[in-house]
Amino acid sequence: SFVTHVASQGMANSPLYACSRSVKLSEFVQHVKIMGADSDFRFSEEYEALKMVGREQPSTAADLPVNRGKNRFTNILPYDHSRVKLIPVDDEDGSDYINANYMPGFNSPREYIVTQGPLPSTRDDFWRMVWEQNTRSIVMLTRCIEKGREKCDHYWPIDSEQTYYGEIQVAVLNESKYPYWTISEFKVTLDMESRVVRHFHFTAWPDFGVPEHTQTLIKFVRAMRDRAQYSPHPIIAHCSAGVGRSGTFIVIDRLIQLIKQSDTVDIFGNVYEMRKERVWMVQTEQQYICIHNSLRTVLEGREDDMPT
Ligand SMILES: CNC(=O)[C@H](Cc1ccc(NS(=O)(=O)O)cc1)NC(=O)[C@H](Cc1ccc(O)cc1)NC(=O)OC(C)(C)C
Repeated sequence: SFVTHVASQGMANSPLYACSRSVKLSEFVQHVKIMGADSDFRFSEEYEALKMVGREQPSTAADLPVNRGKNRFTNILPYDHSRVKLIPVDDEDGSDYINANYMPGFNSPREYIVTQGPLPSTRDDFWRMVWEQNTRSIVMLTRCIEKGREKCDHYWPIDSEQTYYGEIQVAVLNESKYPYWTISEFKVTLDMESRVVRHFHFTAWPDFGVPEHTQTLIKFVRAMRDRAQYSPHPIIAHCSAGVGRSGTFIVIDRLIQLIKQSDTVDIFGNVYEMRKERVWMVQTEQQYICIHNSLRTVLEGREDDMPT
């Protein structure tokens, strides 16, 4: 197997092996079977090797007293080096801070911005970030309330009434509901300039878990990518903490584009690279396995086997 080969070649301790593990697409289905054998033993081993990646990096801005209340969770703080900075407001301390990091994608080094689900107290900052970063697509991977707990503020208008978030006005232009997601278009206005921002809201992804069918997630990724195409402006992706579901979604989006141009894939290396930018990207082993199963579904041509 791949793992046996690595061990036999003494590669397991090489620095390169520590951050990349390429697999030929022609061997990927067999690779997934080997990784899943013995109760996912090799998946567990590989996912464990990611545990400390990036963790030595500082998050000093997030820890400033003025910013602490802007973090939804105490243990999900953005690294300083990759954090998104808002245009400061006058001399207001902490006014450049938002819990968000730039994330590399298939097309560019800052293709995405990954952020937490806005809090009531940070929803205006969220819209400032949308405007300042010229974002035209927002991907939301959580419901606002899950199992009775608030996971994300309802940061957009409840109805078609135009609503102010700070100085930014948002109005819902249209909304298309599907079984597992909703796609809306918002008109976002500041001063005399208006833009259309698409909102892709996936509503069937349990926190810390995975969607019931990989096909559903793959179709959602394609629905987003078909509309977003390649935009020079960052796609904002968020869930509740902005690490587990957001990380899983981004890896699948990257892989679906990669396999059109490459005959090898390195999922470990993708997650490794993303964890250097934000903590816990792909937060559970099941999500790591879901990425593999999603790519396997695509490679085996089984995307249409289940209803969306
Ligand atoms: C396992 N749960 C967590 O780590 C969540 C943060 C989190 C991460 C990922 C996700 N899933 S998601 O990224 O897909 O939205 C949800 C929530 N953190 C909290 O609940 C932390 C506690 C915690 C848990 C685990 C840990 O190692 C350290 C501290 N609690 C916490 O921040 O409490 C507040 C909200 C009252 C300030």
